[in-house]
Amino acid sequence: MISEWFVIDLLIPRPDAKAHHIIQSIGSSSLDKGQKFVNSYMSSSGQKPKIYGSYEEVYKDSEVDVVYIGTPHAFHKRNCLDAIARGKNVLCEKAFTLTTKEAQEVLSAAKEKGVFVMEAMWTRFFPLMKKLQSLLHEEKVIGDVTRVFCDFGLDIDITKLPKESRLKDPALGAGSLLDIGIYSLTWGITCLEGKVGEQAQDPEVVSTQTLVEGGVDVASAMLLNYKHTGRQGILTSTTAPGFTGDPFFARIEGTKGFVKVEGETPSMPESFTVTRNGAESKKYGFDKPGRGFCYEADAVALDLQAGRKENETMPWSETIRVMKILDGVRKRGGARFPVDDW
Ligand SMILES: NC(=O)C1=CN([C@@H]2O[C@H](COP(=O)(O)OP(=O)(O)OC[C@H]3O[C@@H](n4cnc5c(N)ncnc54)[C@H](OP(=O)(O)O)[C@@H]3O)[C@@H](O)[C@H]2O)C=CC1
Ligand SMILES: O=C1OC[C@@H](O)[C@H](O)[C@H]1O
Repeated sequence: MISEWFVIDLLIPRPDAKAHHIIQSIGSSSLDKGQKFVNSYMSSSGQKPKIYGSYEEVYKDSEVDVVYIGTPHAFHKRNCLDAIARGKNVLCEKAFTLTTKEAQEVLSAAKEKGVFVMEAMWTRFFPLMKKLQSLLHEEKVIGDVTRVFCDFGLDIDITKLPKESRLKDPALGAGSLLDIGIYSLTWGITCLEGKVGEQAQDPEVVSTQTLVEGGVDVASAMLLNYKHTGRQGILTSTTAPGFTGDPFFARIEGTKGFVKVEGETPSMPESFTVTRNGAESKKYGFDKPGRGFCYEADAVALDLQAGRKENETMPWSETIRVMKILDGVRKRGGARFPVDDW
């Protein structure tokens, strides 16, 4: 699913683009599947990628500058390590790995090999997100931020999915937390903290999860408490059947007003409205090409061109910090993966 969305977006013509992306090759578990992927999503693009019936052949392809990994969470560590071993730069889907330990292994390998690696937390790259962060943290349009609420819900009844589904099998990193809770956490962190890496103190986190058979979380709730500032995040995810959703998925409160953020899902925000105490509300709307995957892809291209090994919007330290919070939530809630050492 995600590889389809990503490739479709990269192929959208953008005359004013900061980068032009060439899909040099496609790696799949079978040649036939790879061919079908190209036929379905790339046939009218004019690009003719090489198609391989394995991932290893992509890593060995000398024409490939950067490998995009769009497999289920449990394969990220292996896929990243294999690509890195061949000296490839990597953009790997969220959640970066199953555990912090796995993430540390991947990033150590990248450091040793001197390659670029980034977790594809694409929402952080949206112009909407950049504008909102600047309004909140630089212009302080709502004064001092005090609380952030964010909920990501999807109507998926995990209990009814086939046992092989990546959302149902704990060995594949099942559950709501790594799939969608990670976005609520991202909204919390980005709106409660200033520039990435500049937060004075990590938040205290308390959390709870609703589990079904196999220890799979169908709903997770996290409370972030920044004790030095008193700021709080109330961040939730659910896959409850029948969830209808509300386009307003986040509310950010400050001492002088509030902001409501809207979109199809929290991963794809479309607009936000700022209400300052006693003043008229102002809505900020943002158009984007396709779903908006070009923003993270352009950022990676510019990093590679400049010889950077990390991206400043999603640096390695941020990936580790997020993974640690996710580990903690699962350990407290009981959503255990077979790779966990607890
Ligand atoms: N940024 C975003 O908005 C989104 C991000 N994601 C993230 O993308 C990743 C993949 O999600 P999604 O696309 O839904 O995943 P899928 O279940 O659709 O799997 C993606 C591909 O991974 C390979 N794969 C799947 N299952 C297995 C398996 N059991 N063993 C080996 N290979 C397998 C297959 O590729 P093949 O057989 O061709 O090799 C498959 O087509 C996850 O990390 C998810 O969190 C997902 C959706 C949206
Ligand atoms: O990353 C994601 O965002 C959108 C959701 O539909 C999807 O399940 C998830 O993986």
